[in-house]
Amino acid sequence: MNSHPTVAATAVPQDAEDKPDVVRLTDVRRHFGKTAALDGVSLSVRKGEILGLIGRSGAGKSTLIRCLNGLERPDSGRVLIEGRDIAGVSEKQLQPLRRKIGMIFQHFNLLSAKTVEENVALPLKIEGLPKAARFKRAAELLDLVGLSEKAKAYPSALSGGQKQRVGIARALAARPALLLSDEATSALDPETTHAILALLKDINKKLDLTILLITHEMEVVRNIADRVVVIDGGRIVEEGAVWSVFANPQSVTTRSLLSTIRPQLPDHIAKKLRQSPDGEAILSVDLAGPHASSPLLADLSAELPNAFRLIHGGIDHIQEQPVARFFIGVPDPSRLTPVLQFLKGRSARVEVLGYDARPV
Ligand SMILES: Nc1ncnc2c1ncn2[C@@H]1O[C@H](COP(=O)(O)OP(=O)(O)OP(=O)(O)O)[C@@H](O)[C@H]1O
Repeated sequence: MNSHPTVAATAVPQDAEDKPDVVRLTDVRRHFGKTAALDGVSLSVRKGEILGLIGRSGAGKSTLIRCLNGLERPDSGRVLIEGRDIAGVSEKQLQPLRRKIGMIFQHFNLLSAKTVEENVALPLKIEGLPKAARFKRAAELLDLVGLSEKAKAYPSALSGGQKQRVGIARALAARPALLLSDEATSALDPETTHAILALLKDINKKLDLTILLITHEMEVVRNIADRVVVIDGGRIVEEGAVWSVFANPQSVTTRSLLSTIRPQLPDHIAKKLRQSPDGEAILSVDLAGPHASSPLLADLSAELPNAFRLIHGGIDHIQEQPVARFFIGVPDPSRLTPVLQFLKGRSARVEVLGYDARPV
C-alpha cells in the first residue's frame, strides 16, 4: 500500500480549519441594470491563507474588489472584514475598516513626485504617526521586500518589478489584516512575475499574512495560492484546493482558463479525431495525488506490451502534489478494453477523446 500522507492532510495545513476568517462574503449581490455583476457570491478567506480569485474579463472581479474596500455597496448580502460588516456602515465608520485592507495594483499607483521611502511611509502619515516612526517602519518594509538601497530613489528610476516591491511595502505599512492583489503581476514579464509571486509567498509565510489574489491568469494561482475560487457571470462556478481543481476541473470556465497551462492534445491530432470507432483510439489519462507517483505507464507497458504509444503530457507538482495528465494512442482496437480496464483499476480518469483513422 502507498505510504503517502492522505490527500486532505497535505492539501490544507492541519490548523487551517481552526483559523478565523479575515474576510467573509455572504450572498453578495450587485446588479447594474439587468447585468448581475455579482449574483449571490459567498466566500471566505482564512487567516494566513492565499486565496486566488480567478475569472475572465467581465466575470465580476472588480465589482467584488470594490465591495470589499467599500467603494461599492452591495444591493444585498454581507461583507465582513475581521467580523465587522462593511456593507452597512457610514462613510466615516468605513475609514478604519478600509485601512485593514492593503492593496497592490497592476500599474503600481506610486506617487512619482515622492521618493520610494516617502511612498511607503505615506499611509502612516495619513494615520498620524510621527515622522521618525514612519521612516523607521518604511526602512523595515523596504528591507522586507529587498529594496533598501532604493529608499531615496524616485519611482521613475525603478524597474516594474522594483515598483511593485515598493507597492507591496506601502500596502503593508499600516499592518493590514488583508493584502488584496488586483492583477498585481499582469504588467510584468514572466521572470519578474515569478520573483514578485515568490516574494508574496515569502511574506505570507513570514507574517502569516492573508492574501486575496485577483487575477485572470491561472499561472498566478498555480504558483502561490492555497485555494482557488473561479467566478463567471457574477457567480462562483468552482472552488477548492488548487491542486485538486487543477487535477479535475469541473466547470467549462475552469477548463478554459486552465487550457494554457495544462497539457492539451496537440492541435494537429485533435483536428483529425472522429467519434466513429475506426483507427487509433486517442485517450486522455488524468491522475493526481498519491496515485500519480506510481509508474503507471511503465506498469501498463509491462502488463500490455506494445498496446499504447505516448503522445503528449507530463507530471506537474502543485502544492507538493503530483498532478499528471497524459495523452496516449491505442492503435489496435482489440486492446482498447484491457487498456481502459488497467488504467481505471489504477484510479486514473480516462476518456476516449476520439479515433484517428490516419495516425502518423
Ligand atoms: N458601473 C457599472 N455600470 C454598469 N455595468 C457595470 C458597472 N461595473 C461593472 N459593470 C458590469 O458588471 C459586469 C462585471 O464587471 P467587472 O468589472 O466587475 O468584471 P471584471 O471581472 O473585473 O472584468 P475585467 O477583468 O475586464 O476588469 C460586467 O458585465 C460589467 O460590464
